[in-house]
Amino acid sequence: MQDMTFVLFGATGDLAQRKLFPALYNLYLDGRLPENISIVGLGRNYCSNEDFQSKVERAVQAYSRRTVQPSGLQDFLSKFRYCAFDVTDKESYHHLHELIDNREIELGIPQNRLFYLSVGPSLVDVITSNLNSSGICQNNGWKRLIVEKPFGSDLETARQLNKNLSKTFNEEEIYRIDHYLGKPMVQNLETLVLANPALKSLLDHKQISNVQITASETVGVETRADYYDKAGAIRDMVQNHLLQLVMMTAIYLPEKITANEIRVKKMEIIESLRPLLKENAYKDVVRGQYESGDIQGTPVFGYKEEPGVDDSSKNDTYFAARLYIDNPSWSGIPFYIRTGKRLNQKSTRIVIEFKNNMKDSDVLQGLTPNLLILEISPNESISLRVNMKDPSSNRFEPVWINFSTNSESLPEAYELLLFDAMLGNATFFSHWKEVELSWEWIQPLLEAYQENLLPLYSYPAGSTGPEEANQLLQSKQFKWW
Ligand SMILES: NC(=O)C1=CN([C@@H]2O[C@H](COP(=O)(O)OP(=O)(O)OC[C@H]3O[C@@H](n4cnc5c(N)ncnc54)[C@H](OP(=O)(O)O)[C@@H]3O)[C@@H](O)[C@H]2O)C=CC1
Ligand SMILES: O=C1O[C@H](COP(=O)(O)O)[C@@H](O)[C@H](O)[C@H]1O
Repeated sequence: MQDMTFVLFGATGDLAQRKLFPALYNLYLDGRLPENISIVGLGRNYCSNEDFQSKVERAVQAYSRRTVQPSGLQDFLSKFRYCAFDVTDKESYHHLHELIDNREIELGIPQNRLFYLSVGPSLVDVITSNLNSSGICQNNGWKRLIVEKPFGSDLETARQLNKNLSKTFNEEEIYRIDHYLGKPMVQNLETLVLANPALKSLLDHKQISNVQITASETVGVETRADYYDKAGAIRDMVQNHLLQLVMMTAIYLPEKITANEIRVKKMEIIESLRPLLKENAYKDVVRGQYESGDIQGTPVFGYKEEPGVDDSSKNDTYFAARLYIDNPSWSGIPFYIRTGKRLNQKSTRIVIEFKNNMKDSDVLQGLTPNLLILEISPNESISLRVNMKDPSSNRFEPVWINFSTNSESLPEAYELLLFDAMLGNATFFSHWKEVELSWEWIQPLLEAYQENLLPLYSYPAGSTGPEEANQLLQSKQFKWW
Protein backbone atom coordinates (compact mmCIF):
# COMPACT_ATOMS: atom_id res chain seq x y z
CA MET A 1 0.00 0.00 0.00
CA GLN A 2 1.25 3.47 -0.85
CA ASP A 3 2.24 5.98 1.84
CA MET A 4 -0.29 8.75 2.28
CA THR A 5 -1.88 11.51 4.32
CA PHE A 6 -5.27 10.80 5.89
CA VAL A 7 -7.21 13.97 6.73
CA LEU A 8 -10.16 13.43 9.07
CA PHE A 9 -12.77 16.19 9.18
CA GLY A 10 -14.92 15.70 12.30
CA ALA A 11 -12.15 14.04 14.33
CA THR A 12 -13.77 15.19 17.60
CA GLY A 13 -17.16 13.67 16.70
CA ASP A 14 -18.97 10.53 17.72
CA LEU A 15 -18.22 8.45 14.63
CA ALA A 16 -14.49 9.15 14.85
CA GLN A 17 -14.31 8.04 18.51
CA ARG A 18 -16.53 4.98 18.27
CA LYS A 19 -15.60 3.64 14.85
CA LEU A 20 -12.80 5.36 12.94
CA PHE A 21 -9.99 5.53 15.52
CA PRO A 22 -10.58 1.91 16.60
CA ALA A 23 -10.66 0.86 12.93
CA LEU A 24 -7.33 2.60 12.26
CA TYR A 25 -5.83 0.96 15.33
CA ASN A 26 -7.01 -2.53 14.33
CA LEU A 27 -5.58 -2.00 10.84
CA TYR A 28 -2.31 -0.92 12.45
CA LEU A 29 -2.20 -4.08 14.60
CA ASP A 30 -2.81 -6.20 11.49
CA GLY A 31 -0.03 -4.42 9.57
CA ARG A 32 -2.61 -3.10 7.11
CA LEU A 33 -1.78 0.61 7.40
CA PRO A 34 0.76 2.12 5.02
CA GLU A 35 4.34 1.96 6.26
CA ASN A 36 4.34 5.75 6.61
CA ILE A 37 1.06 7.51 7.15
CA SER A 38 0.35 11.03 8.36
CA ILE A 39 -3.05 11.30 10.06
CA VAL A 40 -4.45 14.79 10.58
CA GLY A 41 -7.55 15.26 12.76
CA LEU A 42 -9.73 18.38 12.58
CA GLY A 43 -12.28 19.97 14.91
CA ARG A 44 -13.22 23.55 15.79
CA ASN A 45 -11.68 23.86 19.25
CA TYR A 46 -7.98 24.20 19.98
CA CYS A 47 -6.30 21.03 21.22
CA SER A 48 -2.58 20.22 21.42
CA ASN A 49 -1.20 17.25 19.46
CA GLU A 50 -0.51 15.48 22.76
CA ASP A 51 -4.07 15.96 24.02
CA PHE A 52 -5.43 14.80 20.67
CA GLN A 53 -3.28 11.66 20.80
CA SER A 54 -4.61 10.97 24.32
CA LYS A 55 -8.15 11.37 22.98
CA VAL A 56 -7.39 8.84 20.24
CA GLU A 57 -5.93 6.48 22.83
CA ARG A 58 -9.05 6.76 25.03
CA ALA A 59 -11.28 6.02 22.01
CA VAL A 60 -9.21 2.97 21.10
CA GLN A 61 -9.25 1.71 24.71
CA ALA A 62 -13.01 2.18 24.94
CA TYR A 63 -14.16 0.93 21.55
CA SER A 64 -11.61 -1.31 19.86
CA ARG A 65 -12.69 -4.95 19.60
CA ARG A 66 -9.02 -5.86 20.19
CA THR A 67 -7.05 -5.65 23.41
CA VAL A 68 -4.78 -2.62 23.26
CA GLN A 69 -1.12 -3.66 23.02
CA PRO A 70 1.20 -1.32 25.01
CA SER A 71 4.12 -2.20 22.71
CA GLY A 72 3.00 -0.51 19.46
CA LEU A 73 0.65 2.05 20.96
CA GLN A 74 3.06 5.03 21.05
CA ASP A 75 4.17 4.36 17.48
CA PHE A 76 0.52 4.29 16.37
CA LEU A 77 -0.34 7.51 18.23
CA SER A 78 2.75 9.31 16.90
CA LYS A 79 1.16 9.29 13.43
CA PHE A 80 -1.60 11.70 14.58
CA ARG A 81 -1.57 15.51 14.46
CA TYR A 82 -4.39 17.91 15.23
CA CYS A 83 -5.41 21.14 13.53
CA ALA A 84 -8.07 23.53 14.92
CA PHE A 85 -10.30 24.14 11.95
CA ASP A 86 -13.57 25.78 10.98
CA VAL A 87 -14.93 24.63 7.64
CA THR A 88 -16.22 28.10 6.76
CA ASP A 89 -12.97 29.94 7.55
CA LYS A 90 -10.51 30.28 4.59
CA GLU A 91 -7.56 30.78 6.99
CA SER A 92 -8.23 27.28 8.41
CA TYR A 93 -7.51 25.73 4.98
CA HIS A 94 -4.26 27.66 4.78
CA HIS A 95 -3.10 26.19 8.13
CA LEU A 96 -4.24 22.74 7.11
CA HIS A 97 -2.37 22.96 3.80
CA GLU A 98 0.82 23.95 5.62
CA LEU A 99 0.47 21.11 8.11
CA ILE A 100 -0.14 18.51 5.38
CA ASP A 101 2.87 19.76 3.33
CA ASN A 102 5.19 19.89 6.36
CA ARG A 103 4.34 16.38 7.51
CA GLU A 104 4.80 15.00 3.97
CA ILE A 105 8.27 16.50 3.87
CA GLU A 106 9.09 15.37 7.43
CA LEU A 107 8.04 11.77 6.69
CA GLY A 108 9.34 11.79 3.11
CA ILE A 109 6.01 10.59 1.73
CA PRO A 110 4.36 11.35 -1.62
CA GLN A 111 1.44 13.76 -1.91
CA ASN A 112 -1.24 11.03 -1.81
CA ARG A 113 -4.19 12.51 0.08
CA LEU A 114 -7.27 10.79 1.44
CA PHE A 115 -9.95 13.11 2.88
CA TYR A 116 -12.62 11.64 5.17
CA LEU A 117 -15.65 13.90 5.75
CA SER A 118 -17.04 12.60 9.05
CA VAL A 119 -19.24 15.66 9.46
CA GLY A 120 -22.91 16.50 8.98
CA PRO A 121 -24.15 16.51 5.35
CA SER A 122 -24.56 20.31 5.30
CA LEU A 123 -20.76 20.77 5.56
CA VAL A 124 -19.73 18.52 2.67
CA ASP A 125 -20.21 21.09 -0.05
CA VAL A 126 -18.31 23.90 1.61
CA ILE A 127 -15.39 21.65 2.55
CA THR A 128 -14.87 20.27 -0.95
CA SER A 129 -15.09 23.63 -2.67
CA ASN A 130 -12.59 25.10 -0.18
CA LEU A 131 -10.28 22.09 -0.59
CA ASN A 132 -10.25 22.99 -4.25
CA SER A 133 -9.77 26.76 -3.96
CA SER A 134 -7.11 26.44 -1.23
CA GLY A 135 -4.86 24.36 -3.51
CA ILE A 136 -4.84 21.33 -1.14
CA CYS A 137 -6.26 19.23 -3.98
CA GLN A 138 -3.71 20.41 -6.54
CA ASN A 139 -1.28 17.78 -5.29
CA ASN A 140 1.35 15.71 -7.02
CA GLY A 141 -0.15 12.36 -6.16
CA TRP A 142 -3.60 10.81 -5.97
CA LYS A 143 -6.51 12.30 -4.05
CA ARG A 144 -9.63 10.57 -2.75
CA LEU A 145 -12.70 11.72 -0.86
CA ILE A 146 -14.72 9.58 1.55
CA VAL A 147 -18.19 11.01 2.19
CA GLU A 148 -20.52 9.79 4.94
CA LYS A 149 -24.18 9.15 4.45
CA PRO A 150 -26.79 10.52 4.00
CA PHE A 151 -25.64 11.86 0.63
CA GLY A 152 -28.01 14.84 0.27
CA SER A 153 -31.44 15.02 1.86
CA ASP A 154 -33.57 14.35 -1.23
CA LEU A 155 -33.15 13.74 -4.96
CA GLU A 156 -32.50 17.36 -5.85
CA THR A 157 -30.00 18.11 -3.05
CA ALA A 158 -28.16 14.85 -3.77
CA ARG A 159 -27.85 15.81 -7.46
CA GLN A 160 -26.67 19.28 -6.57
CA LEU A 161 -24.15 17.91 -4.07
CA ASN A 162 -22.80 15.46 -6.61
CA LYS A 163 -22.47 18.20 -9.21
CA ASN A 164 -20.51 20.33 -6.75
CA LEU A 165 -18.26 17.48 -5.61
CA SER A 166 -17.43 16.63 -9.18
CA LYS A 167 -15.85 20.07 -9.65
CA THR A 168 -13.04 18.86 -7.37
CA PHE A 169 -13.15 15.05 -7.51
CA ASN A 170 -14.06 12.72 -10.35
CA GLU A 171 -16.34 9.70 -9.78
CA GLU A 172 -13.37 7.30 -9.34
CA GLU A 173 -12.05 9.55 -6.55
CA ILE A 174 -15.33 9.73 -4.57
CA TYR A 175 -15.95 6.98 -2.01
CA ARG A 176 -19.56 7.26 -0.75
CA ILE A 177 -19.40 5.17 2.38
CA ASP A 178 -22.29 3.01 3.55
CA HIS A 179 -20.97 0.98 6.46
CA TYR A 180 -23.54 -1.78 5.89
CA LEU A 181 -21.55 -2.65 2.75
CA GLY A 182 -18.52 -3.20 5.00
CA LYS A 183 -20.22 -5.78 7.22
CA PRO A 184 -18.53 -9.13 6.54
CA MET A 185 -21.79 -11.05 6.03
CA VAL A 186 -22.97 -8.47 3.49
CA GLN A 187 -19.67 -8.75 1.63
CA ASN A 188 -20.16 -12.51 1.72
CA LEU A 189 -23.41 -12.28 -0.22
CA GLU A 190 -21.42 -11.57 -3.34
CA THR A 191 -19.82 -15.02 -3.35
CA LEU A 192 -22.29 -17.06 -1.30
CA VAL A 193 -23.82 -18.85 -4.27
CA LEU A 194 -20.53 -19.04 -6.17
CA ALA A 195 -18.78 -20.71 -3.24
CA ASN A 196 -21.69 -22.97 -2.29
CA PRO A 197 -23.13 -24.82 -5.28
CA ALA A 198 -25.70 -26.46 -2.97
CA LEU A 199 -27.19 -23.04 -2.28
CA LYS A 200 -27.57 -22.38 -5.99
CA SER A 201 -30.35 -24.93 -6.31
CA LEU A 202 -31.79 -23.93 -2.94
CA LEU A 203 -32.00 -20.31 -3.98
CA ASP A 204 -34.04 -21.09 -7.05
CA HIS A 205 -36.40 -18.13 -7.42
CA LYS A 206 -39.30 -20.41 -8.24
CA GLN A 207 -39.10 -21.77 -4.70
CA ILE A 208 -38.94 -18.43 -2.87
CA SER A 209 -42.17 -16.93 -1.56
CA ASN A 210 -40.81 -13.68 -0.09
CA VAL A 211 -37.69 -11.96 1.24
CA GLN A 212 -37.57 -9.96 4.47
CA ILE A 213 -34.85 -7.50 5.47
CA THR A 214 -34.83 -6.19 9.02
CA ALA A 215 -32.56 -3.64 10.71
CA SER A 216 -33.97 -3.20 14.19
CA GLU A 217 -32.33 -1.21 16.95
CA THR A 218 -32.94 -0.85 20.67
CA VAL A 219 -31.26 2.56 20.90
CA GLY A 220 -33.30 5.74 20.55
CA VAL A 221 -32.26 9.02 19.01
CA GLU A 222 -29.44 9.43 21.60
CA THR A 223 -27.66 12.80 21.29
CA ARG A 224 -28.35 13.21 17.55
CA ALA A 225 -31.78 14.85 17.62
CA ASP A 226 -30.53 17.85 15.69
CA TYR A 227 -29.74 15.67 12.69
CA TYR A 228 -32.22 12.82 13.18
CA ASP A 229 -35.34 14.92 13.66
CA LYS A 230 -34.84 16.27 10.13
CA ALA A 231 -33.68 12.97 8.60
CA GLY A 232 -35.98 10.33 10.10
CA ALA A 233 -35.60 6.61 9.50
CA ILE A 234 -36.25 7.05 5.78
CA ARG A 235 -33.09 9.13 5.18
CA ASP A 236 -31.02 7.71 8.03
CA MET A 237 -31.46 4.01 7.23
CA VAL A 238 -33.76 3.27 4.29
CA GLN A 239 -32.40 5.33 1.38
CA ASN A 240 -28.92 3.96 2.02
CA HIS A 241 -28.48 0.87 4.24
CA LEU A 242 -31.75 -0.95 3.52
CA LEU A 243 -31.76 -0.33 -0.22
CA GLN A 244 -28.12 -1.45 -0.36
CA LEU A 245 -29.14 -4.68 1.41
CA VAL A 246 -31.93 -5.16 -1.12
CA MET A 247 -29.42 -4.74 -3.96
CA MET A 248 -26.85 -7.07 -2.38
CA THR A 249 -29.50 -9.76 -1.70
CA ALA A 250 -30.97 -9.57 -5.16
CA ILE A 251 -27.74 -9.68 -7.18
CA TYR A 252 -26.43 -12.98 -5.90
CA LEU A 253 -24.00 -14.05 -8.53
CA PRO A 254 -23.51 -17.52 -9.92
CA GLU A 255 -20.11 -16.63 -11.32
CA LYS A 256 -17.20 -14.41 -10.31
CA ILE A 257 -17.37 -10.99 -11.89
CA THR A 258 -15.29 -7.86 -11.52
CA ALA A 259 -15.81 -5.10 -8.97
CA ASN A 260 -17.16 -2.81 -11.62
CA GLU A 261 -19.60 -5.42 -12.89
CA ILE A 262 -20.97 -5.89 -9.36
CA ARG A 263 -21.80 -2.19 -9.18
CA VAL A 264 -23.46 -2.37 -12.60
CA LYS A 265 -25.56 -5.36 -11.45
CA LYS A 266 -26.59 -3.46 -8.32
CA MET A 267 -27.66 -0.50 -10.45
CA GLU A 268 -29.76 -2.82 -12.59
CA ILE A 269 -31.55 -4.05 -9.48
CA ILE A 270 -32.34 -0.60 -8.14
CA GLU A 271 -33.40 0.48 -11.60
CA SER A 272 -35.91 -2.42 -11.65
CA LEU A 273 -37.50 -1.46 -8.34
CA ARG A 274 -41.16 -0.87 -9.03
CA PRO A 275 -41.79 2.84 -8.38
CA LEU A 276 -44.29 3.78 -5.68
CA LEU A 277 -46.78 6.54 -6.40
CA LYS A 278 -47.18 9.01 -3.60
CA GLU A 279 -51.00 8.75 -3.71
CA ASN A 280 -50.85 4.95 -3.30
CA ALA A 281 -47.82 4.72 -1.04
CA TYR A 282 -50.00 4.10 2.05
CA LYS A 283 -50.77 0.63 0.63
CA ASP A 284 -47.11 -0.45 0.68
CA VAL A 285 -45.46 1.73 3.34
CA VAL A 286 -45.91 2.01 7.11
CA ARG A 287 -44.20 4.74 9.09
CA GLY A 288 -44.11 5.00 12.84
CA GLN A 289 -42.81 6.90 15.86
CA TYR A 290 -42.01 5.41 19.27
CA GLU A 291 -43.86 6.27 22.43
CA SER A 292 -42.53 5.68 25.94
CA GLY A 293 -42.07 2.06 26.92
CA ASP A 294 -39.69 -0.47 28.30
CA ILE A 295 -36.44 -1.71 26.72
CA GLN A 296 -35.25 -4.94 28.32
CA GLY A 297 -36.57 -3.90 31.74
CA THR A 298 -35.58 -0.22 31.59
CA PRO A 299 -38.28 2.42 31.15
CA VAL A 300 -37.51 4.86 28.32
CA PHE A 301 -38.97 8.13 27.04
CA GLY A 302 -41.09 8.47 23.94
CA TYR A 303 -39.49 10.12 20.89
CA LYS A 304 -41.19 13.48 21.49
CA GLU A 305 -39.81 13.62 25.05
CA GLU A 306 -36.21 13.04 23.90
CA PRO A 307 -33.79 15.97 24.41
CA GLY A 308 -33.70 18.21 21.34
CA VAL A 309 -36.89 16.79 19.76
CA ASP A 310 -39.82 19.12 19.19
CA ASP A 311 -42.86 17.92 21.16
CA SER A 312 -45.00 18.15 18.03
CA SER A 313 -42.47 16.29 15.84
CA LYS A 314 -43.93 14.19 13.03
CA ASN A 315 -40.61 12.51 12.31
CA ASP A 316 -40.52 8.77 11.59
CA THR A 317 -38.43 6.49 13.79
CA TYR A 318 -39.83 3.37 12.10
CA PHE A 319 -40.30 2.47 8.45
CA ALA A 320 -41.58 -0.68 6.75
CA ALA A 321 -42.39 -1.29 3.11
CA ARG A 322 -43.26 -3.90 0.54
CA LEU A 323 -41.39 -3.61 -2.71
CA TYR A 324 -41.06 -5.51 -5.96
CA ILE A 325 -38.12 -5.97 -8.30
CA ASP A 326 -39.53 -6.13 -11.81
CA ASN A 327 -36.89 -8.28 -13.48
CA PRO A 328 -37.17 -11.88 -14.75
CA SER A 329 -35.57 -13.37 -11.63
CA TRP A 330 -37.55 -11.65 -8.91
CA SER A 331 -40.80 -10.88 -10.68
CA GLY A 332 -43.77 -11.36 -8.32
CA ILE A 333 -41.65 -12.08 -5.22
CA PRO A 334 -42.30 -9.42 -2.55
CA PHE A 335 -39.39 -7.93 -0.61
CA TYR A 336 -40.37 -6.60 2.82
CA ILE A 337 -38.03 -4.16 4.50
CA ARG A 338 -38.25 -2.61 7.97
CA THR A 339 -36.13 -0.60 10.35
CA GLY A 340 -36.80 1.19 13.60
CA LYS A 341 -35.35 2.66 16.75
CA ARG A 342 -36.38 1.59 20.26
CA LEU A 343 -37.54 -1.83 19.13
CA ASN A 344 -37.36 -5.02 21.18
CA GLN A 345 -34.00 -6.24 19.83
CA LYS A 346 -30.83 -5.23 17.99
CA SER A 347 -30.68 -7.34 14.87
CA THR A 348 -29.89 -6.91 11.20
CA ARG A 349 -30.89 -9.91 9.13
CA ILE A 350 -32.11 -11.17 5.79
CA VAL A 351 -34.74 -13.89 5.79
CA ILE A 352 -35.61 -15.85 2.68
CA GLU A 353 -38.90 -17.68 3.04
CA PHE A 354 -39.56 -20.64 0.75
CA LYS A 355 -42.87 -21.69 -0.68
CA ASN A 356 -44.73 -24.35 1.22
CA ASN A 357 -46.63 -26.44 -1.30
CA MET A 358 -47.63 -29.16 1.15
CA LYS A 359 -50.98 -28.86 2.85
CA ASP A 360 -51.39 -29.61 6.55
CA SER A 361 -53.05 -33.03 6.63
CA ASP A 362 -53.33 -36.03 8.90
CA VAL A 363 -49.91 -37.23 7.82
CA LEU A 364 -48.28 -33.79 7.54
CA GLN A 365 -49.16 -31.96 10.71
CA GLY A 366 -47.26 -28.94 11.97
CA LEU A 367 -45.42 -28.05 8.75
CA THR A 368 -43.91 -24.57 8.69
CA PRO A 369 -42.18 -22.81 5.79
CA ASN A 370 -38.47 -23.43 5.26
CA LEU A 371 -36.42 -20.33 6.02
CA LEU A 372 -32.88 -19.31 5.19
CA ILE A 373 -31.71 -16.67 7.66
CA LEU A 374 -28.57 -14.61 7.15
CA GLU A 375 -27.85 -12.84 10.43
CA ILE A 376 -25.64 -9.83 9.70
CA SER A 377 -25.23 -8.21 13.11
CA PRO A 378 -24.64 -8.11 16.00
CA ASN A 379 -23.93 -11.82 15.46
CA GLU A 380 -23.08 -13.48 12.19
CA SER A 381 -24.77 -16.71 11.23
CA ILE A 382 -26.43 -18.66 8.47
CA SER A 383 -29.37 -20.84 9.49
CA LEU A 384 -31.73 -23.06 7.59
CA ARG A 385 -35.05 -24.04 9.12
CA VAL A 386 -36.35 -27.45 8.15
CA ASN A 387 -39.25 -29.65 9.30
CA MET A 388 -38.47 -32.82 11.26
CA LYS A 389 -41.01 -35.36 12.39
CA ASP A 390 -41.24 -35.86 16.13
CA PRO A 391 -41.88 -39.63 16.47
CA SER A 392 -43.63 -39.27 19.83
CA SER A 393 -46.29 -36.85 18.59
CA ASN A 394 -46.11 -37.74 14.92
CA ARG A 395 -46.11 -34.01 14.21
CA PHE A 396 -43.52 -32.01 12.32
CA GLU A 397 -41.43 -29.60 14.38
CA PRO A 398 -39.13 -26.92 12.95
CA VAL A 399 -35.41 -27.49 13.61
CA TRP A 400 -32.46 -25.29 12.71
CA ILE A 401 -29.27 -26.11 10.85
CA ASN A 402 -27.01 -23.36 12.03
CA PHE A 403 -23.54 -22.09 11.31
CA SER A 404 -22.26 -19.09 13.23
CA THR A 405 -18.89 -17.38 13.21
CA ASN A 406 -17.10 -15.92 16.19
CA SER A 407 -18.09 -12.29 15.65
CA GLU A 408 -15.32 -10.97 17.90
CA SER A 409 -12.66 -12.24 15.54
CA LEU A 410 -14.24 -10.57 12.52
CA PRO A 411 -13.03 -7.19 11.25
CA GLU A 412 -15.45 -4.31 11.72
CA ALA A 413 -17.16 -2.71 8.74
CA TYR A 414 -15.13 0.50 8.99
CA GLU A 415 -11.87 -1.45 9.06
CA LEU A 416 -12.64 -3.20 5.80
CA LEU A 417 -13.90 -0.04 4.12
CA LEU A 418 -11.02 2.20 5.26
CA PHE A 419 -8.58 -0.40 4.03
CA ASP A 420 -10.32 -0.57 0.64
CA ALA A 421 -10.34 3.22 0.29
CA MET A 422 -6.63 3.37 1.13
CA LEU A 423 -5.99 0.74 -1.54
CA GLY A 424 -8.25 2.48 -4.06
CA ASN A 425 -10.82 -0.32 -4.25
CA ALA A 426 -14.34 1.11 -4.55
CA THR A 427 -16.31 -2.17 -4.89
CA PHE A 428 -18.09 -1.77 -1.56
CA PHE A 429 -18.74 1.95 -1.87
CA SER A 430 -21.88 3.37 -3.46
CA HIS A 431 -21.56 4.57 -7.02
CA TRP A 432 -23.32 7.89 -7.75
CA LYS A 433 -25.83 6.13 -10.01
CA GLU A 434 -26.89 3.78 -7.17
CA VAL A 435 -27.36 6.76 -4.87
CA GLU A 436 -29.31 8.72 -7.45
CA LEU A 437 -31.59 5.78 -8.29
CA SER A 438 -32.19 5.16 -4.58
CA TRP A 439 -33.26 8.77 -4.10
CA GLU A 440 -35.49 8.49 -7.18
CA TRP A 441 -37.31 5.58 -5.55
CA ILE A 442 -37.53 7.40 -2.20
CA GLN A 443 -38.59 10.81 -3.56
CA PRO A 444 -42.37 10.11 -3.97
CA LEU A 445 -42.39 8.88 -0.37
CA LEU A 446 -40.80 12.12 0.87
CA GLU A 447 -43.51 13.99 -1.03
CA ALA A 448 -46.19 11.75 0.48
CA TYR A 449 -44.79 12.61 3.93
CA GLN A 450 -44.91 16.32 3.17
CA GLU A 451 -48.44 16.19 1.83
CA ASN A 452 -49.66 14.09 4.77
CA LEU A 453 -50.57 11.17 2.51
CA LEU A 454 -48.91 8.64 4.80
CA PRO A 455 -50.18 8.24 8.35
CA LEU A 456 -47.66 8.20 11.21
CA TYR A 457 -48.51 5.30 13.52
CA SER A 458 -47.21 5.08 17.05
CA TYR A 459 -45.62 2.07 18.74
CA PRO A 460 -44.47 1.50 22.30
CA ALA A 461 -40.70 1.43 22.85
CA GLY A 462 -39.60 -2.17 23.30
CA SER A 463 -42.19 -3.56 20.86
CA THR A 464 -41.70 -4.88 17.32
CA GLY A 465 -43.16 -1.71 15.78
CA PRO A 466 -46.65 -0.56 14.79
CA GLU A 467 -49.35 -3.19 14.34
CA GLU A 468 -50.00 -1.80 10.83
CA ALA A 469 -46.60 -3.20 9.72
CA ASN A 470 -47.88 -6.72 10.38
CA GLN A 471 -50.86 -6.08 8.15
CA LEU A 472 -48.50 -5.37 5.23
CA LEU A 473 -47.66 -9.07 5.24
CA GLN A 474 -50.94 -10.53 6.47
CA SER A 475 -52.71 -9.61 3.25
CA LYS A 476 -50.52 -12.28 1.57
CA GLN A 477 -50.70 -14.70 4.52
CA PHE A 478 -47.09 -13.98 5.50
CA LYS A 479 -45.65 -12.79 8.78
CA TRP A 480 -42.40 -11.13 9.82
CA TRP A 481 -39.64 -13.50 10.87
N1 LIG B 1 -22.32 8.49 14.73
C1 LIG B 1 -22.69 7.43 14.04
O1 LIG B 1 -22.95 6.34 14.56
C2 LIG B 1 -22.78 7.50 12.55
C3 LIG B 1 -22.57 8.69 11.88
N2 LIG B 1 -22.64 8.72 10.51
C4 LIG B 1 -22.42 9.97 9.79
O2 LIG B 1 -21.12 10.48 10.10
C5 LIG B 1 -21.11 11.89 10.09
C6 LIG B 1 -20.56 12.40 11.42
O3 LIG B 1 -21.43 11.95 12.45
P1 LIG B 1 -21.08 12.11 14.00
O4 LIG B 1 -19.65 11.88 14.26
O5 LIG B 1 -22.10 11.29 14.70
O6 LIG B 1 -21.41 13.66 14.25
P2 LIG B 1 -20.97 14.55 15.49
O7 LIG B 1 -22.00 15.61 15.61
O8 LIG B 1 -20.66 13.73 16.70
O9 LIG B 1 -19.59 15.18 15.02
C7 LIG B 1 -19.55 16.21 14.05
C8 LIG B 1 -18.11 16.63 13.82
O10 LIG B 1 -18.13 17.72 12.90
C9 LIG B 1 -17.31 18.76 13.41
N3 LIG B 1 -17.82 20.05 12.98
C10 LIG B 1 -19.08 20.53 13.11
N4 LIG B 1 -19.15 21.79 12.61
C11 LIG B 1 -17.90 22.10 12.17
C12 LIG B 1 -17.33 23.24 11.58
N5 LIG B 1 -18.06 24.33 11.30
N6 LIG B 1 -16.02 23.21 11.27
C13 LIG B 1 -15.26 22.13 11.54
N7 LIG B 1 -15.75 21.00 12.09
C14 LIG B 1 -17.06 21.00 12.42
C15 LIG B 1 -17.43 18.60 14.91
O11 LIG B 1 -16.30 19.21 15.51
P3 LIG B 1 -16.37 20.21 16.77
O12 LIG B 1 -17.79 20.25 17.27
O13 LIG B 1 -15.41 19.62 17.73
O14 LIG B 1 -15.93 21.46 16.20
C16 LIG B 1 -17.39 17.10 15.06
O15 LIG B 1 -16.07 16.64 15.03
C17 LIG B 1 -22.56 12.29 9.78
O16 LIG B 1 -22.68 12.50 8.40
C18 LIG B 1 -23.38 11.08 10.18
O17 LIG B 1 -24.59 10.98 9.43
C19 LIG B 1 -22.85 7.59 9.78
C20 LIG B 1 -23.04 6.37 10.39
C21 LIG B 1 -23.08 6.23 11.82
O1 LIG C 1 -25.89 4.79 9.86
C1 LIG C 1 -26.47 4.54 10.91
O2 LIG C 1 -26.39 3.30 11.40
C2 LIG C 1 -26.64 3.06 12.77
C3 LIG C 1 -26.88 1.55 12.90
O3 LIG C 1 -25.70 0.90 12.49
P1 LIG C 1 -25.36 -0.58 13.02
O4 LIG C 1 -24.08 -0.92 12.37
O5 LIG C 1 -25.28 -0.50 14.52
O6 LIG C 1 -26.49 -1.46 12.61
C4 LIG C 1 -27.84 3.82 13.28
O7 LIG C 1 -27.94 3.67 14.69
C5 LIG C 1 -27.67 5.28 12.94
O8 LIG C 1 -28.86 5.99 13.33
C6 LIG C 1 -27.42 5.48 11.48
O9 LIG C 1 -27.04 6.84 11.25
